[in-house]
Amino acid sequence: MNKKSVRDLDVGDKRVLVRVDFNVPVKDGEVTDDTRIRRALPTIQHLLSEGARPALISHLGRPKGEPDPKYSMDPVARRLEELLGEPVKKLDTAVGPEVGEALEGTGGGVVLLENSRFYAGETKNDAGFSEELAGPFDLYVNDAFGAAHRAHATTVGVAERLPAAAGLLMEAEIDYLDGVLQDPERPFVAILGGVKVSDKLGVIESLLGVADSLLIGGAMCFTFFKAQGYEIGNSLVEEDYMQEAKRLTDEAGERLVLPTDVVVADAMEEDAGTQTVPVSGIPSGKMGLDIGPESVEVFRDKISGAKTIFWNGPMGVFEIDAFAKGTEGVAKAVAEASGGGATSVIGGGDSVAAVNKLGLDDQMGHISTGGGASLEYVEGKELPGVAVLPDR
Ligand SMILES: Nc1ncnc2c1ncn2[C@@H]1O[C@H](COP(=O)(O)OP(=O)(O)O)[C@@H](O)[C@H]1O
Ligand SMILES: O=C(OP(=O)(O)O)[C@H](O)COP(=O)(O)O
Repeated sequence: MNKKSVRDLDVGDKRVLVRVDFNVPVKDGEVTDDTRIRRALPTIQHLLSEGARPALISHLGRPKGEPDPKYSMDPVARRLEELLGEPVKKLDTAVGPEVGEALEGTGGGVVLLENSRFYAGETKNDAGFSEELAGPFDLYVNDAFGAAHRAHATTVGVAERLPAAAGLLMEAEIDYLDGVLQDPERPFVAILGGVKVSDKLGVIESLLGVADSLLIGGAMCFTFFKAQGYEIGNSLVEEDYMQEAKRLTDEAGERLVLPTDVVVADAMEEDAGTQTVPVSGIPSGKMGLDIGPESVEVFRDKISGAKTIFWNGPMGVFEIDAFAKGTEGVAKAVAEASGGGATSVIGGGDSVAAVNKLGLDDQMGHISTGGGASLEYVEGKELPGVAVLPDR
């Protein structure tokens, strides 16, 4: 990576604002997958060992620009403290005099600021909010690869206002993806799922330009089924994308692989009348919540022949056992192909959580902390959070 690194900065005794991606799954006040926290530790430890005074900032979930206790960073602070073995001083704010005061008071530990999306200025990359954020700091380090595709105040605005550099995780992620993408071994199979449908539908066309096959599961496939004229019941759909979905299906031909059967239910609950149906037979009133066993076999067949695999987004609502089999089947197929020598990259907070939950993480190639970010990078897009950092 040709961007300035945290290792190029003289950080001793400096107040350093570190953008991390601690957007982790949280259930009942506990972090259920701490991959993103663990992967940020090398940068934090580097800063501490050099005598810097780091304050970490991240978003968590998608609160609406105002404080929402459901998305507080408190559970993250507790887990970070356990993993780091150093005190973590969690503030209930991200800006204001408390931040400077907390930095004065740190003796070896770190400060964790409150959720950046509790402020409306964050997602708007507001100049005033960026100024406020930058105020108490001497330096800025961006280690949030998972949020590098967002042009927000904590990823772009602050980088324009402080001497800036990339963190160690950011560097490692970009270097790995560069290595894979320079000359990917073919067949290159991309697998797309998850629930961020409107975010990710836009990347499909570009992915079709890069990959030999694109397998689509998760909530994403229902927009394609509706575009083909199928009943999709109450499944998630992006009405605005229908025309585009039809065009892509026609143009991509066999390179676009959609499920042939799906698991449907009355609601997103364990015992909600689960049924497996062909995609042409989704009952009205039911929701598609996983890909079916026949689809898993079709996907497995493609995956087993691949030399490069890129996967973002679970195939179903894997958090509930009744809708986890599609994700499990695909994860096992990717693990087998990786064992057989294929290069595999699995990205995204929930996709990685799913792979960890299945205990398959050590059988995969590269576990990336970014889903949307790695997708956009694979597409060949410049990530705003990286572009803004100064070159070496
Ligand atoms: N058919 C579906 N309907 C609704 N939600 C789904 C469906 N398939 C997957 N999901 C949900 O998608 C979420 C993950 O989506 P996303 O954030 O796009 O993935 P990642 O974090 O890996 O990038 C999971 O919480 C999962 O429950
Ligand atoms: O979890 C994230 O993205 P991902 O689900 O694509 O991996 C990042 O933290 C970005 O979150 P956002 O998509 O709410 O901006």
